Amino acid sequence: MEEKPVVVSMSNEIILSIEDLQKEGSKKLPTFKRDFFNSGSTGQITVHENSTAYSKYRIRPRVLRNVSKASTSTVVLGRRISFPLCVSPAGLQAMAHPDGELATSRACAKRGIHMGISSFSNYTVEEVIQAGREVGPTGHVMQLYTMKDRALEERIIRRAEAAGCTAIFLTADSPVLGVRYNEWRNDFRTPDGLEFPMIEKTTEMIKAQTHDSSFMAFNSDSHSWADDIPWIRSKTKMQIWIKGVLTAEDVLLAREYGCDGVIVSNHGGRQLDGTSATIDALPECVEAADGKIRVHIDGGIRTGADIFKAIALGAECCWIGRPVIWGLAYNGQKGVEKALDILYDEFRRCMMLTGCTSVSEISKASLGIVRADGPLARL
Ligand SMILES: Cc1cc2nc3c(=O)[nH]c(=O)nc-3n(C[C@H](O)[C@H](O)[C@H](O)COP(=O)(O)O)c2cc1C
Ligand SMILES: O=C(O)C(=O)c1ccccc1
Repeated sequence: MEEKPVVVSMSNEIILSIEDLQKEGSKKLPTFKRDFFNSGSTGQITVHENSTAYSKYRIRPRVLRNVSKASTSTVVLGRRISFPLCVSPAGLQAMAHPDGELATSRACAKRGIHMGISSFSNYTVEEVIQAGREVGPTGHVMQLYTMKDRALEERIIRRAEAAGCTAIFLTADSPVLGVRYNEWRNDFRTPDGLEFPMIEKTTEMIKAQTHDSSFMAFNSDSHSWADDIPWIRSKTKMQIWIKGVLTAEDVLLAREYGCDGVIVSNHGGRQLDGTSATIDALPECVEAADGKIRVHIDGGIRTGADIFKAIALGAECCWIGRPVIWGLAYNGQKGVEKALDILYDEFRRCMMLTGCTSVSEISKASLGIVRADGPLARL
């Protein structure tokens, strides 16, 4: 991506923010789809707090600095990307737009960032990567659940590696699905015609089950660090990242088991409601990582300033889930590009307005926190 602001503020443009995209994208979906994509679990506390928790931080800008050559680019998973944002693995993208993960892959390649491919992708890892490569250089990671059928899990790992993925993101927060009243109320089922080719499920097989029962049948809840990490390590040379970590204790285990990184994540508030916002869990995870393994974050990131704050608190990179879904629903590949352009432009302006000329200059000193009745406190 070129290092100049993308013009998003045209007067006839109705989508200026991720909030606009959420509104317009959601409008295009029937209730059962919109509820599936947008909801969190149980009381919707964590899904809400993931975004709102960012607002307690205030930015401490430095002024009168030469920011004419400010660069947003950074190296993540061994490749230089245009800014510290990538796309989280989210299943069932063809339910938002027929092109699904293919459109997302093309948009990511066009905008120079990495994409996570869900095990519940509606297209194969080979198809998704190929679609991106037709547009430009790509970086993909394969999301994995611990599976009852280890032979299937191994086939996915091997296909991902052969297709060119650089890492496995092992989702560790889902021994069972969260409590999702909306899915149950709507008797949510995967729409006819959609397949999950990576887990080798045809539309006929999927039709017979609810989302919940098919997940339970396939996913292993007897997983453990000792049983799963060395086993994955023995099957692949790809990096191994643990997605869904929220505590210092688990970061220490990830280090002990030789993982390459963790994604501080609560699954977008869809699994255990009542967990803390990821931005609030980030500091203890960064401290426990102690620079020995990498720490990324997802959940609730909706503005360029949110990205800036997460980087200031020690994340190497941020990932987004729903903004991509809203982009797909709004206008396929172009809608995803729109989501990425909004966040890129906001992040770049935020860097320039805080006097940062490179991502590595963003630090704790860039943030403060407002405590009751007090002046801005430094972190
Ligand atoms: C519709 C949807 C499907 C998802 N599917 C998966 C998945 O298959 N595997 C996974 O590890 N996480 C999945 N996630 C979680 C995302 O990877 C990510 O953690 C979350 O969406 C980030 O929060 P955000 O949506 O607020 O940006 C899904 C999230 C959504 C909203
Ligand atoms: O719903 C989810 O959060 C999720 O992880 C998922 C799992 C399988 C298919 C689609 C989404």
